Amino acid sequence: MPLTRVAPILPPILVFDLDGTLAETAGDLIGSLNVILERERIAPVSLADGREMVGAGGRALIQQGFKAAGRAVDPDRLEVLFQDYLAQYESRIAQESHLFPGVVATLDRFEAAGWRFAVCTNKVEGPSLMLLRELGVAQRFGAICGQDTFKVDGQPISKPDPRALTMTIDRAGGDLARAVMIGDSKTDIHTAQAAGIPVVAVDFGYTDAPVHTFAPDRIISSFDSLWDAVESLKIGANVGA
Ligand SMILES: O=C(O)COP(=O)(O)O
Ligand SMILES: [Mg+2]
Repeated sequence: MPLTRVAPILPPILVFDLDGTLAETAGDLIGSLNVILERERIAPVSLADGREMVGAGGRALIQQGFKAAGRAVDPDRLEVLFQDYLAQYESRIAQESHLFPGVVATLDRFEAAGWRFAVCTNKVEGPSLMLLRELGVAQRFGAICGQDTFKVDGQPISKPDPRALTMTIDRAGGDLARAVMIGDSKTDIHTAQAAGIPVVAVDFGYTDAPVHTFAPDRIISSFDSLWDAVESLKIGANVGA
C-alpha cells in the first residue's frame, strides 16, 4: 500500500502584543525615556502623555519625546539615544511593570483547549524575553518575536508589516487560518487587518485614539472577556470548548 503523506494539523494560536496588552509597562518605558530626555535637556513626558506614545517601538518613542518639546532628532543621534534607552530600560525591566489582571487564567483556559500562544511586539526581542521571564510567563509562548527578530532582504520586519505577524505564527507552529491577534494600538489592528487575521483590541492599553476608531473585530475591557470574544469570531478553533 502506498504511503500517503498527511499534512500536520497545526494548533489554533493567539498572538499577543506585549506593551499595553499583556503587561502594563508604561512606568518603566516612560521612566527610561525620561532619563534620556533629561540628558538632552528636554522636559520629561508625563505618564498620561507617554501612554499615547508607546506602540511603534523605542525609536518612535524617543522621536515623540523630542517632538513634544518641539525638537527633532537626526538619525545618527537617534541611534545612539536608542541604545542608551535600551540599556536604561533593561536595567529596570520590571520595576514598575506587571501583567494585566486575568492574563494567566486566560492562558490556562485556552491552553487546556489546545491553543498555542505567541508574542509579536515592536519591542526589541531581548528585553521582551527578559520582561516576560521576569513576569513568570515566558515559557508559555511558542515564540516571542520583536522588531529585530525577522529580516527580509536584510531589512528588519516589524508591525505594521503583516509579515511580522505571519512569521511569528509560523515560528510558533500555529495555524495561520486559526489565528487571532490581541493588541492595544492601531499598529496591532492594522497589522492583523493587513494579514487577514481577526483582531481583538483591548481598551486598557496604549493608544492615541480610542481603539474602536481602527475597527478591530472585537473590543474587550478585561481578559475575562477574551474567551467569549474569540469564540464569537467563529473561526472554527475552539477545540474542546
Ligand atoms: O514598546 C513599544 O513601543 C511597542 O511595544 P508593543 O508592540 O508590545 O506594544
Ligand atoms: Mg502595545
